[in-house]
Amino acid sequence: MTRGANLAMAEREIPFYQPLGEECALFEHAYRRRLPLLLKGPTGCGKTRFVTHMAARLGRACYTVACHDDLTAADLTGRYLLRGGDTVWVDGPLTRAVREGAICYLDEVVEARKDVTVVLHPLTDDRRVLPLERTGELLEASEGFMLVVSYNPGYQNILKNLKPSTRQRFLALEFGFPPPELETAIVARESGLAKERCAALVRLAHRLRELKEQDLEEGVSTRLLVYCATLISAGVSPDFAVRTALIEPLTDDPDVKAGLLEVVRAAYG
Ligand SMILES: Nc1ncnc2c1ncn2[C@@H]1O[C@H](COP(=O)(O)OP(=O)(O)OP(=O)(O)O)[C@@H](O)[C@H]1O
Repeated sequence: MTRGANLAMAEREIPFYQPLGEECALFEHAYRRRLPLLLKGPTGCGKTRFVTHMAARLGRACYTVACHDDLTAADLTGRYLLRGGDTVWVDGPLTRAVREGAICYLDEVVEARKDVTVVLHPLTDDRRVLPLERTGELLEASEGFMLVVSYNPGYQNILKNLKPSTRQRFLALEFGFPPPELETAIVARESGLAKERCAALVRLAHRLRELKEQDLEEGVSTRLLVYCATLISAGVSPDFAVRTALIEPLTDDPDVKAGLLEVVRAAYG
């Protein structure tokens, strides 16, 4: 295979990620030194893309779990299931990652039930073990295993916070919305829309985000900007694309919506 073909294949396999700072080098240090990583930041700002990109760069599989308030330790570790009359043990995603040496990414980890932290603790200190009570195994994490978790401090409330004894087992990286030139590059690359048109959408997003503090739980995400640009690129009128991608998903409150539309009108005249 030619060098060009090799490069083309590598690019196909590694999801595009636009670095915002030194986070890629930091991830690699953490991976090599077997340190777990916590990503903090608003929804849709690139946390998941960062993890899948780094996993591909490091040649590791990546198992992502979106945590929710019904998620139990058994959903992560595994359970006995009936298969053709036999009871067989089936590994959950965390156990698979531990056995195979893959990256396990737990999105919105604060949502998970309390018993989940119990299985994470021995995995996130120098023991790197996963006790499987049901099978009586004590699994030692394989070489390439890494645990990455994320949470959105914006949704945080007093009941749903990580305990210091959990937080202080992780290195932590803070994510935010990218600066305008980088966000423009991301939106253009992801949507295929011309750069100048993406730059105008990014400027609009900045104005909409200024409203966030007063009226919205969270500002418009990079993800929504990509959706908006994708619609425009597909031929949807910019007005309708902005309304369906940048206004309606943010709020149901008619007054807040009117405020957002005012910002759009002021920006586009
Ligand atoms: N730095 C970036 N490089 C490339 N794409 C990005 C970047 N930041 C955001 N995106 C785009 O935004 C989309 C949403 O990002 P992603 O799914 O990683 O968000 P997230 O922070 O994990 O959100 P959530 O917390 O809701 O899971 C991506 O699919 C991608 O199109």
